Amino acid sequence: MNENLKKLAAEKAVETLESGMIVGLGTGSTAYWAIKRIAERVWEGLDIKGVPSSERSEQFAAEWEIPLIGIEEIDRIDVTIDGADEIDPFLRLIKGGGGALLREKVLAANSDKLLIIADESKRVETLGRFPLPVEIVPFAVRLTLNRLRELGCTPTVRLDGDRPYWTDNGNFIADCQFGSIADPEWLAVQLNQIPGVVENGLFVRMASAAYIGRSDGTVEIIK
Ligand SMILES: O=C[C@H](O)[C@H](O)[C@H](O)COP(=O)(O)O
Repeated sequence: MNENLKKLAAEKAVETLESGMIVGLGTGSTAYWAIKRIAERVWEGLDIKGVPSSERSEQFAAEWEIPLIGIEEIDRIDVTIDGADEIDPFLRLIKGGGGALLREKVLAANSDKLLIIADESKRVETLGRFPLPVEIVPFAVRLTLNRLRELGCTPTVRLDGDRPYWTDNGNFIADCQFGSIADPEWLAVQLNQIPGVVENGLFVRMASAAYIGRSDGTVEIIK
């Protein structure tokens, strides 16, 4: 059911792409549908170059023969299409449920447009029910978690089986349960001031639009 809604949203966002664009490829189960649709449009003649936000997305894109360009070869991305874990009414986001938040944020910060795609279950009034992913260095994890706790959350190091989950950048993820985040802008700044934190999953003032797949079969576009 939700897969259909994710696919609907993804396909609508991919309609906006035009030949000549450099396109950021997001990560996750919703971005998967966007990458698949981009591949179909490439087969139909769309001339774009993709920049993947994770090794996983790079594999899909390469397998489906989307032309890729290295991050070191570009100065700007025209559009990035990516999923989200939570979206509030001001288009502030929690991202990183799939562990790709750092590369996703680099892409988002260097994109003229960030189009978010999601099914309607991702919309919230207030961010924070989804544990906020924070990428941390593997050195001094205990001390970094202590600092995170001081900001009012319960942090847990994400596991992959019985070992810590490693990001594509060789770091760990602390999933931080806040419950409710009253001021995402303030929190994003505080988190990144903690030595040991590489980046956090709050995306504020980044999304240009959100494409929301709804159970009535329509896609709502929030700008
Ligand atoms: O790190 C992963 C990303 O931020 C994803 O875009 C996010 O977790 C949403 O993923 P999904 O579309 O699978 O719900």
